[in-house]
Amino acid sequence: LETIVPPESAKALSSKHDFDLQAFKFSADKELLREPRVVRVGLIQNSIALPTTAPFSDQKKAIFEKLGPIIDAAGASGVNILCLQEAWMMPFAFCTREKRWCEFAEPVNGESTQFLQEFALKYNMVIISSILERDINHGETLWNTAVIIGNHGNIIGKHRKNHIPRVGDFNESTYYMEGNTGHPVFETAYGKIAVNICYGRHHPLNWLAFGLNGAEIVFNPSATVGELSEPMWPIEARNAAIANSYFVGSINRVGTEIFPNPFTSGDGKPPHPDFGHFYGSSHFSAPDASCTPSLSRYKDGLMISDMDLNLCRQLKDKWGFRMTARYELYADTLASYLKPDFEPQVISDPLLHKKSF
Ligand SMILES: NC(=O)NCCC(=O)O
Repeated sequence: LETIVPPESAKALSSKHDFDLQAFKFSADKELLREPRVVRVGLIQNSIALPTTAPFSDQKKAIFEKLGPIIDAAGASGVNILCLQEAWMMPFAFCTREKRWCEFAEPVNGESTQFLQEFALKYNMVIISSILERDINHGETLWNTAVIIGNHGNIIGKHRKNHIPRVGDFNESTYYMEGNTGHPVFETAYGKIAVNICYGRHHPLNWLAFGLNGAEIVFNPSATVGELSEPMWPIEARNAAIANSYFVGSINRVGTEIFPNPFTSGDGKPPHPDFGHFYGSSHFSAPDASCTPSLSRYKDGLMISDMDLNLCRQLKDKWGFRMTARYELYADTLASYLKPDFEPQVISDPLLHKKSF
């Protein structure tokens, strides 16, 4: 891909605050009847800022302070849509199963949203903020939620994580349930966007549903560790972008977060105080199978890319994946699979079960 040179002010922020800064441009054909629809999109990955033993309010404040200059760099670079990592406002404490970490949860219009609303307004930027949500109106229940903040600082809406992991130390099901918001696409000033939160990236139907609702960019704010998922990381998002004719922005946090009390996850491993290494490596994938390089495995970072959203339809016209998809076949298969008396459609070789003499 062509590289973009970020403005000096953004470069100065990246050297002063020691974060990785990379910028690229996806190419698309010039069309005869439509003007290009180029948007500049940013992804931020970061480590936590204080040890997990620090007072919770200090931990959150320190993360805000760390993110400020990175968001400023995005603003100075003219980013139109910015997405942060999963549960960016807290350590990813869901390995521990300890309930004390629930205190980090906030309502959709809570302090993290208010913090970002100011940047959205200042930089005329849409911001996607993935938080631990406390739903006050429904018995103070918890959710893993992405809040979509519009470029006027308004709250456009929210989406709750559809698929909750039950793998390795990802004991998230102790904290929140599967989301109840479906597969919303948010029409913003800069295009139609959706959010497939972390573990949802292993579910092709989840990607598909955002595509069916018309998403042009799907963000995948994540928190995942090297030992578990690193070999899959560059493949799944790229495949989703190709299969669904949209852009994907993948974000993973960085660093190793040590918790006060060692925990186990019923897999025979001795008690340990950390998840392992969150490997960063945030990047973009495009519907034409191109992708950017990845941000650092170790450092905070801002990845920027220009993308012409016309590329989505250009790929639909070229490959016809939507037209050839045969959704009715799959609707029938899924409907029958959901019935309790479902029988798999298997035709066995009649000779297989014959007694030999
Ligand atoms: N946060 C989260 O859902 N992580 C699950 C692990 C993975 O999907 O790699």
